[in-house]
Amino acid sequence: MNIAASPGRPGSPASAPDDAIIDASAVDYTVQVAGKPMRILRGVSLRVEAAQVAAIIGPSGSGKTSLLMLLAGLERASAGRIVVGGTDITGLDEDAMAVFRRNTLGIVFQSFHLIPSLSALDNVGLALEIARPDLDLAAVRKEAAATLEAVGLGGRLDHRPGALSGGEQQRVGLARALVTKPRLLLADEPTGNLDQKTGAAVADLMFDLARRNGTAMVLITHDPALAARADRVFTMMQGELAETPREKK
Ligand SMILES: Nc1ncnc2c1ncn2[C@@H]1O[C@H](COP(=O)(O)OP(=O)(O)OP(=O)(O)O)[C@@H](O)[C@H]1O
Repeated sequence: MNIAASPGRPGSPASAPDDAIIDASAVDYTVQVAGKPMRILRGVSLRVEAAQVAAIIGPSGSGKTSLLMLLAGLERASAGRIVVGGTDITGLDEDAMAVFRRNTLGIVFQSFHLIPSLSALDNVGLALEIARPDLDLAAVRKEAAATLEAVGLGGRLDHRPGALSGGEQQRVGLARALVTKPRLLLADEPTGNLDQKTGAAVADLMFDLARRNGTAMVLITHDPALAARADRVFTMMQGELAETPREKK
């Protein structure tokens, strides 16, 4: 199935190849812990071009997930500027932020966050329905089924998450994140809960679908093999982000 051939994204003109999908500069993130400020991100700058894959590695607690939450507009930067898909999200109110997320992003977490009472088809369909209120139910179901088929779950459409394996649930999560053909996929250890073989299969699907749709990815991972597949690798250390030079192949 060619996902790129099915319904496109509304209101999002194709971006030039050298367009930045993420342009974050001098971002600080400080939280209050027991009444004291704790500076989690320190002057983080990150630029990712359209359709590029960036991996973020680094020790536990260094601030990787915090950065992803800021890029997704799920937390607010304390200082600095974050532009995603041409929108400066630092100044958006909650409603505008919800619209931004709906139109621009797909998000995959380590734990799958599927809705337990809904079938695989409805979990994926719901995401598309919310993002594309212009589509009728038949179109939503058709596209959701096609996306599940693309991740190898064409035979599991009516299964609820509880009746799926971990790898299958993560593939539903991936289908849900990609069914809207987002310009940017943010993934937080998407294979972290899976065994090596299943994780590698999910990673293959993620790269394959993202490349087919021209989706850029920011990928947090502890898995060196996954990071090695990215176009660029960044390391987070105590709240500071630096690009890691790649070894020449
Ligand atoms: N809202 C918050 N309140 C207090 N501390 C926080 C908050 N959010 C994050 N932290 C702390 O900030 C640090 C960075 O957390 P973060 O989850 O971003 O790290 P990480 O690099 O993703 O770690 P891991 O690889 O273990 O997932 C941690 O010490 C965490 O406890």
